[in-house]
Amino acid sequence: MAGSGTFAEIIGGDVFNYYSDGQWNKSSSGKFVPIINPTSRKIHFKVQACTQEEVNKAIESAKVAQKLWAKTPLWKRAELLHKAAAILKEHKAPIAECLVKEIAKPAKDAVTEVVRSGDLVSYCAEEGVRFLGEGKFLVSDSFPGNERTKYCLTSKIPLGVVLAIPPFNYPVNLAVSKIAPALISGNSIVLKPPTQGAVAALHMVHCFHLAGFPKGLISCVTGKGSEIGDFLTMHPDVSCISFTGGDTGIAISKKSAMIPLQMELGGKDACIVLEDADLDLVAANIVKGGFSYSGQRCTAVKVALVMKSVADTLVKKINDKVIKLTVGPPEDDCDITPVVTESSANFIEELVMDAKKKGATFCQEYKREGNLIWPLLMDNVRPDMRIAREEPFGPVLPVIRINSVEEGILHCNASNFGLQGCVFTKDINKAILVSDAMETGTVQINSAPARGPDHFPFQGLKESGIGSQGITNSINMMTKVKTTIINLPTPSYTMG
Ligand SMILES: NC(=O)C1=CN([C@@H]2O[C@H](COP(=O)(O)OP(=O)(O)OC[C@H]3O[C@@H](n4cnc5c(N)ncnc54)[C@H](OP(=O)(O)O)[C@@H]3O)[C@@H](O)[C@H]2O)C=CC1
Ligand SMILES: O=C(O)[C@H](O)COP(=O)(O)O
Repeated sequence: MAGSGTFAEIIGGDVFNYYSDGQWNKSSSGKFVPIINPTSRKIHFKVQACTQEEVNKAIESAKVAQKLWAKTPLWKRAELLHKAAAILKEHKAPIAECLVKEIAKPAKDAVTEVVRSGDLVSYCAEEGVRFLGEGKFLVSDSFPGNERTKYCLTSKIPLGVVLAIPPFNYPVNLAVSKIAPALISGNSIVLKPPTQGAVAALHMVHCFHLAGFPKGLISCVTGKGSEIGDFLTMHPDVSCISFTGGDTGIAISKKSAMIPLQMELGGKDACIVLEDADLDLVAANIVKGGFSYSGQRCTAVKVALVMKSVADTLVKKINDKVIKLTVGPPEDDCDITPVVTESSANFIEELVMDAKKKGATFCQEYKREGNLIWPLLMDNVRPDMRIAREEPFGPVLPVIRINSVEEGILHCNASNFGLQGCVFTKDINKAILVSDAMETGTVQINSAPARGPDHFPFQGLKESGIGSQGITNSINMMTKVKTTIINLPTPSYTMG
């Protein structure tokens, strides 16, 4: 159970402690932040509302700890990461339970998130020893006008303190996808977990604590983003920010100092369906892509752009699957579970009502109870409807019927977002042309958008972000290049 057994020390009374300087602490603020269970809509957990002074202290310890950590052999860093990964996987049940209660993630998916996170940490340890173990050797006579008098050695060195801010929908996985590359590269880490998902994140951090990482190297400060967010992101001792979330990321990138930023933000992932597509495959992918975790994935299919000639058949096939989706509490492992907050549900409803008013065809009656919204397929959506352009982050999917592939590409590229997209066709040549034309960080051919496997590069164009995730890219981003140049008094050519 959450906060008991192995995890007993992370809670004091009924409020979960924050983690700093190698120990679990109660905030001097005397205040807590409530975590509302999306299903019951009642307070389920409480976390400490950290003060600015506590944030300062965590960053200060991280700064001190990083200096020693950077001198710790790579293989030892990897060893500790492997240990943390094993502990994380061993304790998947209580961590998954938190995900069910805090963010209403279906029970099986919650376990998958924890296991996937353990695998990510291990892979990162493996990748780090190879990738960081190699540098470059350059000689000066390869550039015009130079003799061979300079040998240049390059290596990758850490940045310092990395600030990690993940979103609510993957509070464990999108935290470790920042923590593990930061640590293997010799950085220290300060984690600001999302409020919904903070308790799962604190349990995950305890697994790193149990693995025996040095004191101060990892901290987890809790509190509302709106209260401590600016203080963290503008702190002069933060050397890198890795953020995943919504528009907040755009604001952070404008306010932060001249430090490396990794921003994975929103998306409006389009699915373009050509006339020759395998419609059963498309329907299966659209339903999985659009409705998994109730559409609360940045990579969810958020608009289907379907050639008119196949639209009737495809909409029927999709709808046959949508009506079979189970709806209810995450504990019962239902396909569709309550969305994370009441304000999210209200926003989704606004988009749905706008589409209704403007004449979209609803394949189901719109139905909502509390935060639970029944899956809804909307056909004959037009570009002037808000649902055609905005990101609902909920279980509602618009279909726009298109007359040509070009019309689909135009709609996709008119978006401010550019995260992922997908195209379905049996013609690989057409698929490549469409993929090249789509202004998105990734295009999937004959499959729904997805971030995983976690070592693949993952990046957004336009307002979907800057930088690229995926294990190797994150390690690269969390290091800088250092060169040492050996200057010879006379040119030296090999063998003579
Ligand atoms: N491209 C991608 O990989 C992904 C993108 N997203 C996008 O994220 C959005 C939904 O996630 P959501 O969690 O609601 O996103 P938010 O942007 O609201 O929050 C993300 C994180 O930022 C924190 N935060 C809030 N305000 C500040 C601030 N001023 N300074 C620093 N941190 C702050 C939040 O903390 P707190 O919870 O305490 O407010 C949370 O930890 C969607 O738009 C979705 O598309 C989501 C997942 C992946
Ligand atoms: O946060 C998200 O929504 C993800 O980065 C998507 O990950 P997934 O494609 O593995 O669900």
